Amino acid sequence: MGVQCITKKPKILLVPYPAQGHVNPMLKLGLALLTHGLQPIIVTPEFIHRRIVANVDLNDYQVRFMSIPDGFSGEEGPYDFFAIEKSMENIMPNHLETLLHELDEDDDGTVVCMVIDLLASWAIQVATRCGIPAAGFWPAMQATYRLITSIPEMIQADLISETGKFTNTCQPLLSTEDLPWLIGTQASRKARLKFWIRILDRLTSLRWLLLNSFPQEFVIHDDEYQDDDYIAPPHNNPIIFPVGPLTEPSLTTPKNPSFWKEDTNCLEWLDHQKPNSVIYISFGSWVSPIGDAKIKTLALTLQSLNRPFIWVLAKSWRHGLPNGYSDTVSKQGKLVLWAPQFQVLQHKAVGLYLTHCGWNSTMEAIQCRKRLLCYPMAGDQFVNCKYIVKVWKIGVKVKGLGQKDVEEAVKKVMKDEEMEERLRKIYHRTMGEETSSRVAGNLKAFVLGLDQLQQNSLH
Ligand SMILES: O=c1ccn([C@@H]2O[C@H](COP(=O)(O)OP(=O)(O)O[C@H]3O[C@H](CO)[C@@H](O)[C@H](O)[C@H]3O)[C@@H](O)[C@H]2O)c(=O)[nH]1
Repeated sequence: MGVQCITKKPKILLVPYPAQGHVNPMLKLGLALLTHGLQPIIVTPEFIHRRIVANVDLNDYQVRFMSIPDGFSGEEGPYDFFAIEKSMENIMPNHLETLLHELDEDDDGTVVCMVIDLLASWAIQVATRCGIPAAGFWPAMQATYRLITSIPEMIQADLISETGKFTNTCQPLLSTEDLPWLIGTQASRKARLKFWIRILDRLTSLRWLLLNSFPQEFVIHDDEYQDDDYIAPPHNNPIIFPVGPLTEPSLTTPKNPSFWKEDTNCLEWLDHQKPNSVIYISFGSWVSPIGDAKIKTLALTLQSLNRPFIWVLAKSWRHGLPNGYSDTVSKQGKLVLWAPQFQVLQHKAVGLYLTHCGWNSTMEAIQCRKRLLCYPMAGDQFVNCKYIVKVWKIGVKVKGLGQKDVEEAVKKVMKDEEMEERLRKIYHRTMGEETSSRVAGNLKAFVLGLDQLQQNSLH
């Protein structure tokens, strides 16, 4: 019995926020933790679990996926931000606690830690109640993390109002429109600010924070990099470990656990296109439809550009399309409901990516060395866009979706002969060997810390 206990791997529960851009990096984190002798288990609400199971074979993953009830009916959704928040705060905690007890007592290794997406901060309280050490997970840029963690000071210093707008300009790089919490109506902005402040309160009880980014995001040239100018956490807790970007090459993941069925036909179609000719358009998984008028404008713009394109457009986004659009453009472009994005970006026919600047998409574009046309819409996307355009200079922001604006941006981005080299540099900085070994070292330090904590609690 004793020997059996020793061979059982300690369990580590990973709790992502229920969105594609959060589950994907959490899986990669889980796979990385596997190699450190842990047994990672990803816990999602049932509505997400159902989508994953419908689209991928869970046996392909060495990481376990488990679900907890979310209080939603069995239908597909859509569930908006506040409906999900309500479920996270009121329904999921008790179910997670029950699951934790079951997992702890099932004779297959105890739960030694929880890694909790900061946007799912409800689970921090569950960890505290159950006496399980918790690490936070920040799925995006450190710059956005810093911005969010400075909300209380900004409020205190009267730099932002109660709806989260700048009272005067205090960040040289950002304007009010770029602030990640300014989404929707006045009431929803206030509610989102409250959501973030609650996260900050809970954050203080975390021991560690795993950051899906890299140190010194503002540096592009290697010679400007200073190793000692590392992240200085504002408080002692949590200790920050940059473990990102959690992307494809360093880890052999089968594929992302897609919530929707990937249309792989577009890969064959790409094989018939000229190198660097195709524009790939995708606005990620999380932003709400941008309205019929904008969709119609973009549809006509794409047609007028006379370039081949692949456009990821969910059903709920398609109402504004001109009648018969898909057939009209069939020789020029492909509309897909969901793409195998990483494979599309890897393809040599793809030359440009019109993106919403989600963090995962941004990193995937860098990994595949693709130039970016940026159209940020919500949350951290404005900050990411600033870095893409102003700091790393690997893309251009499109002012609007009309023909003139997009044409201008395409010209600018294609004309920039140094962009290729800058893409190479930022790729090297974020995903090169040195970064990979730093990430491995940081993960090791985190696991060692965890181990030490275990040892101390046994004595
Ligand atoms: O057709 C598609 C479109 C997307 N993806 C994948 O879906 C993920 C999308 O992630 P991301 O680019 O981060 O966008 P969102 O899903 O919209 O992510 C949310 O979460 C991110 C991490 O916090 C934030 O940076 C974004 O702003 C926020 O919208 C990526 O891995 C893509 O490869 C596909 O596989 N197929």
